[in-house]
Amino acid sequence: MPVAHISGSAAGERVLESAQYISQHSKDVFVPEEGVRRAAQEIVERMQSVGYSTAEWRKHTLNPSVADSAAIEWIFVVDALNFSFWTDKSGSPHKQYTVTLDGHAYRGYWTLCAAINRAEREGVPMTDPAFYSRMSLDDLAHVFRADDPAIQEPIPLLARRLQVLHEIGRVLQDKYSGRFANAVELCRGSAQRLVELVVRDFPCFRDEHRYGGRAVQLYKRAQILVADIWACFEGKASGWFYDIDQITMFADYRVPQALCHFGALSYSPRLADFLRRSERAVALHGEAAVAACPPEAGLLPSGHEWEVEIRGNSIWAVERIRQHILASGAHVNAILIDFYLWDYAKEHPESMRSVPIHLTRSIFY
Ligand SMILES: Nc1nc2c(c(CN[C@H]3C=C[C@H](O)[C@@H]3O)cn2[C@@H]2O[C@H](COP(=O)(O)O)[C@@H](O)[C@H]2O)c(=O)[nH]1
Repeated sequence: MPVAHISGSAAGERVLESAQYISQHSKDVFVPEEGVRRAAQEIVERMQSVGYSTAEWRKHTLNPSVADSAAIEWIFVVDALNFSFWTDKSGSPHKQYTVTLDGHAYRGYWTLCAAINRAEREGVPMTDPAFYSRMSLDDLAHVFRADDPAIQEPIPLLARRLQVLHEIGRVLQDKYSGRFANAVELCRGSAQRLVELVVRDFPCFRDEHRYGGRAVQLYKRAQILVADIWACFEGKASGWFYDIDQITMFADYRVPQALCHFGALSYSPRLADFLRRSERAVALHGEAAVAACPPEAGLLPSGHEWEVEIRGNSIWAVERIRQHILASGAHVNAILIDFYLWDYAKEHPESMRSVPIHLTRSIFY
């Protein structure tokens, strides 16, 4: 099916318009202009001092080291499963779900990459849709097993991850001869067309919600899928997209923490109080017990207006930071600002501790 017929404004424009709308109507999350200005200055200085660029992407040990079609299939599976790694054991790392590879114990998002790489080494073809579209729950539990038997906690949302693999594997075989590289080729260098194709053909990427009486699109995983391909290929060959700068920040639960740390995002007292209470309750009583509580004392349900406000304002804050950096004469896009903030949060966990994350179980981020 030709991609060109996809109608409506480009996905990235719809995400940015949604983010601006959310920010304009938010009651509990704000993008302080003074914080944005300070954050822009600090971020661009830090990025320039380390020469932050797409080259960082392949430096991550677990990311593909070669930019080829196998890397595209790896990125597709990883970003289809790139969601919900937070745990109620964060306070006690020795019990937290970890995957050890080459002697290094990975947590959070990196457990996903480590598990996929470990499986591939064991001859489990986790980037082959003919295989993963027919996996059983036991097969997947083995792929995502914690190597330390003392760790009872499985990777969150295991059954949902299996559903995602079955869905994307079936569509990829039916429509793109089993290769996501074919879908990339069809979009002829347009990042927006590729995001549109992904949210049209792969329902698990449809990160769409209702807020303030209308539909809003956040498309976090569809956009980071395109961004990871762009970064892996350093903007060349299959990673060349003439409209890559229209991709926005990826609305997850980690970058908002970094944005708050830099002062570019802030929460109302009642929201900040809720987030702290929710985090404390989950650490003390465990997720299952807290999930059974009424919303005002429990987790933040997917689609809740506070969740949408945190995610939408995070996108808008990065856009404002990007505009400030552009005005200063430097060139950077929302992807590199996002990657920088995410890496910063992971490299400075102690700085992040004072800012709570929002605890929502979702397959969207
Ligand atoms: N906004 C944004 N969200 C990102 C990423 C990544 C991984 N990308 C890196 C890999 C190669 C590139 O160089 C990127 O640096 C994962 N996530 C999200 O974070 C959360 C996991 O957090 P934790 O539980 O602490 O590991 C979860 O929602 C996951 O979906 C990103 O880059 N940006």
